[in-house]
Amino acid sequence: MIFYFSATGNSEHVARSIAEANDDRLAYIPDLLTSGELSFDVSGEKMIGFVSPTYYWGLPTIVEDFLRRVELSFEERPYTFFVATYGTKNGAITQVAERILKDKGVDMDASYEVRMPDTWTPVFDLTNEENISKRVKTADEKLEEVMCQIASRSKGVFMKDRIPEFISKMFYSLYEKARRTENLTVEEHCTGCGRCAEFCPVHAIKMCDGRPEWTMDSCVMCLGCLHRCPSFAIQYGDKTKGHGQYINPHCPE
Ligand SMILES: Cc1cc2nc3c(=O)[nH]c(=O)nc-3n(C[C@H](O)[C@H](O)[C@H](O)COP(=O)(O)O)c2cc1C
Repeated sequence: MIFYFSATGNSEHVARSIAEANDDRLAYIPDLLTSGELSFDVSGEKMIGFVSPTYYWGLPTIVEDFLRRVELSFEERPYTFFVATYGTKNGAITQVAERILKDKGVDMDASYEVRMPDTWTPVFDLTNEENISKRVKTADEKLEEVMCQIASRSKGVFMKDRIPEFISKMFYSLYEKARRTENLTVEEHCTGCGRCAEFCPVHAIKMCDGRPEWTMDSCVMCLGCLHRCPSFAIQYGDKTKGHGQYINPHCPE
């Protein structure tokens, strides 16, 4: 069983590829949190996988919330792993996930990383299609390698872009401010299609008079609304307009 979160398709592609290669099933974390389906008897499962993007060198709040709330029961624990997708450095995402699970009696057998285009467009520019294609191709090669390791039930930490937790914590503390919804704005040419509200994994957006309004002070800040807006009318600060939109090419809508 592969649990995953994804806003722009990178982690979805990784999770889907692993599930398909192992004829296993996928579970989308936002759907589980919405439905309250958080107890799983995983005794008969082939594997327990978690796939997540890295946010501020740590876990997206929605994934942390899920890991803290999920109950996994088993007689013999299936092979258990975490795959972090990321753009530059994945910090301490797997160390944090590992600890949360260990506290509830679930040990992690392996941690993997797959580097992808960086969707944090307040900083990173995703307008160069050639660069994106190259990064996606390299990611696909890395994913093949990770899938072979999973198939052979490798054990260990297979990550070169990790950062010690005590350093990562300092950067992670900035996420709290970055995820304030007041940072998001809507431009005049918004067509009011409601795609942003429909996608939002935490239901933080409501359409009011044909325009999105954020109903929470903070959200996951996954930027799914910004990257998925058909008219590119949602922005975060003054850089995102020039940095383009991105959805993993393997996961078109
Ligand atoms: C709020 C936010 C913070 C991010 N922080 C990091 C980071 O600290 N390190 C990193 O390498 N990538 C970071 N990224 C990039 C994503 O982890 C990366 O692009 C990921 O593959 C996106 O996955 P998805 O398409 O499944 O949502 C960040 C992206 C967002 C939206």
